[in-house]
Amino acid sequence: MPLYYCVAERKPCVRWVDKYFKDCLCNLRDDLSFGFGLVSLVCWGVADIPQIITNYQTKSSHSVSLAFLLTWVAGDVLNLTGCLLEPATLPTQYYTALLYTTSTVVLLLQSVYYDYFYTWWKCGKVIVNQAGEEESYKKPLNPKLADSGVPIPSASPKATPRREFYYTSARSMARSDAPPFRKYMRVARSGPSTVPVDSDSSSEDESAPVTSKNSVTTSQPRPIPRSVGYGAFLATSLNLPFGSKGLTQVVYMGITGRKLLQEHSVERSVYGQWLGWLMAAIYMGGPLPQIWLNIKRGSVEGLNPLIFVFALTANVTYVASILVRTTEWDKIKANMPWLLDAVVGVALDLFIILQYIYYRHLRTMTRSGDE
Ligand SMILES: NC(=[NH2+])NCCC[C@H](N)C(=O)O
Repeated sequence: MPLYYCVAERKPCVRWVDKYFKDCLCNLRDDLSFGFGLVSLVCWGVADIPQIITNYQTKSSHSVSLAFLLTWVAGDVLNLTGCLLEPATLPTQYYTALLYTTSTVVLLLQSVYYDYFYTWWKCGKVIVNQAGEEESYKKPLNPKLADSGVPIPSASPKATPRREFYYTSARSMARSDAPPFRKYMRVARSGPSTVPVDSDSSSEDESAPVTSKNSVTTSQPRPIPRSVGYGAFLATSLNLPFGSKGLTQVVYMGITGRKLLQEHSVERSVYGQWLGWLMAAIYMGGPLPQIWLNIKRGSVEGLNPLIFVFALTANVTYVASILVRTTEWDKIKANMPWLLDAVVGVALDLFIILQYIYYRHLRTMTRSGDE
């Protein structure tokens, strides 16, 4: 027995769509709209995968802006809740949101891992190796002759603790190829090795206390790493639904009672609208940090263009799925935040793809032409 029946068309809804998506397809328009919705769902479902693979291969994610991923995740949480509360949204919109939230959270966690934990871990290894090298460097080649050297008067460590530290580090640094403290963080954040580290004029970096080239200021308070800020932001965003077992409830409601939830209150739709507009505002600003990062690095190295090709296709089919279903102003009006965000999303995705073509091909061509 079908759960729903198309009254206008006097026929039952398509069974599997009804069963799994709680959506009723009555006519060709509905079929087309659902088809577009599915394409959008699949595209968003796979969009992040190429970048996840690229990060894995390069063991780095410095080409992806963390701010960009964070705005996506923040927008996704609002999107999910907004879809639950606003009846004008389609079931495919809700499932799409569920899918890309998951994949973007995976990409975000991977990026944080490679840019911070992996780099720290690797750098820690380098320092340990250096310490080992230093020990062997201090050992005299011929232990017997060691005693016959002219003794260097050693200053009391209490009297000049800083100077001693200075001598030690200067000596080891002079012999070492390892970047000074915090340098490796800059490389990870600001781009590939093609950008000279010292010319990196990241405004965020400028705000950090600069360690003078000639001295080591040990008494300076250490700046809080940006990762901590991101971490706190992420934790807060994720905590919102988790706080009241919300995420599990959100998923559960989506599968069983999205319709029920939407039907039972007009007030909820108002909240849905507010969440929708907030989501649109956040999403529309999302790609800007990525665009800026590409300009700052003057390169798109490490960035997989497929993420934006899929996003563009997904946004286009998303708009189509809404507009093909109905042209009734009431429905379109209620869906306005989602429509507007997807249309702006198309423009921004296109911009990033053009940036990619420019940095990858056009600039390389003009450079090789100059030579
Ligand atoms: N985590 C995601 N992939 N979120 C999707 C963001 C969708 C939004 N329309 C945009 O293109 O920016």
